Amino acid sequence: MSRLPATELNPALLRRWPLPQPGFDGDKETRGHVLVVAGSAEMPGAALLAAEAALRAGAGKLTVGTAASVAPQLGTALPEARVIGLGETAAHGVQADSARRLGELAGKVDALLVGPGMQDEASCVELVHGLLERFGSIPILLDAQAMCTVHPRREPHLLDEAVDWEQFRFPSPVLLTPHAGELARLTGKERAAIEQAPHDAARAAAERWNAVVALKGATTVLAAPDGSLWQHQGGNAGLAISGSGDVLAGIIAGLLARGTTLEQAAAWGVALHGAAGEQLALRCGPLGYLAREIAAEVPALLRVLAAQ
Ligand SMILES: NC(=O)C1=CN([C@@H]2O[C@H](COP(=O)(O)OP(=O)(O)OC[C@H]3O[C@@H](n4cnc5c(N)ncnc54)[C@H](OP(=O)(O)O)[C@@H]3O)[C@@H](O)[C@H]2O)[C@@H](O)CC1
Ligand SMILES: Nc1ncnc2c1ncn2[C@@H]1O[C@H](COP(=O)(O)OP(=O)(O)O)[C@@H](O)[C@H]1O
Repeated sequence: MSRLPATELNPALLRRWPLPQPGFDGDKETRGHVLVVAGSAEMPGAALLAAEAALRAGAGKLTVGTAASVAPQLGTALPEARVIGLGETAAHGVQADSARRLGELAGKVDALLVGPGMQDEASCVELVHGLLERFGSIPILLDAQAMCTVHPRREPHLLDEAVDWEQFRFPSPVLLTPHAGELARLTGKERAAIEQAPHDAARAAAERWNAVVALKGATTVLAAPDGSLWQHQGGNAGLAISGSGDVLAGIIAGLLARGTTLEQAAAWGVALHGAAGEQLALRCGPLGYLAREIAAEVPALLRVLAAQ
């Protein structure tokens, strides 16, 4: 197995890559406003997990766009958020034309996360394209279903049929957070092939799509479009649970809103998520802690990782 050289993401490296810190007199705007577009009638919890994690990573302000039928419950569960109920598809996912409604926030938000718990691939892909047009000047993280933007499963009937998906590239880099199964789906490769050579797979995806790619797993590999590679070994198997990736995406989005680069947010996010898993394993045991418990570990870990 060939292995490309990758820089180890450890506390010493993170300390040399410090997060932007607000001044003592800074208000919530100075720590950034995150827009999370996530959730559906069947998976409202993904929006909750990601959105709360963005605040736990230190973002100052949060708006969530989600399926209208679950918006009131989400607002009650997360009173810190402004929640916008968006029109629903027949399958109770978010409608594609919601990009217009959300576009009213362009210029007011500092980072955008799209994808956790979203359904209905065709409308999700069209929604993401609409959001990319309107929010192109801020850092964007595409997770879960929203990553189908690079290669939809079916030809979405509402999309421009002239798009050549084999040639698709983002006009400016976005951040993608696939696990090996998702990257397999997006590239048409076997999952086993990606797991056998994750460094090659992450770098190829980053170069091909003009994206920063965090290929998640027991070892997470981070690749930038310029060929830079990092890897993180940490956390534990307890992190392999439903909703854990939604929390990671939210942490990264919160860091992006604070003014980090895509690479820095991904590096810190992966390290914080792994360290949170280690804390929970120590306190609760190696298996059986919940995704919803991960984000609460982050504020203290931000201090610990910065000081180590
Ligand atoms: N489902 C739930 O109850 C809950 C889900 N939640 C949230 O929903 C989101 C989706 O999560 P998930 O768990 O539904 O999809 P997951 O397995 O990540 O697959 C995603 C993609 O990867 C692909 N793929 C996977 N393995 C593969 C392989 N071996 N080889 C090839 N492809 C493979 C797979 O392709 P498919 O098999 O459909 O062709 C699919 O396209 C996420 O945000 C999660 O946190 C939460 O709200 C909690 C409850
Ligand atoms: N054995 C492991 N050790 C450390 N981290 C792991 C391990 N297995 C999974 N993880 C991490 O847990 C997270 C799982 O995310 P994901 O598969 O997207 O979950 P979901 O889609 O259900 O939210 C990823 O960040 C991954 O790196």
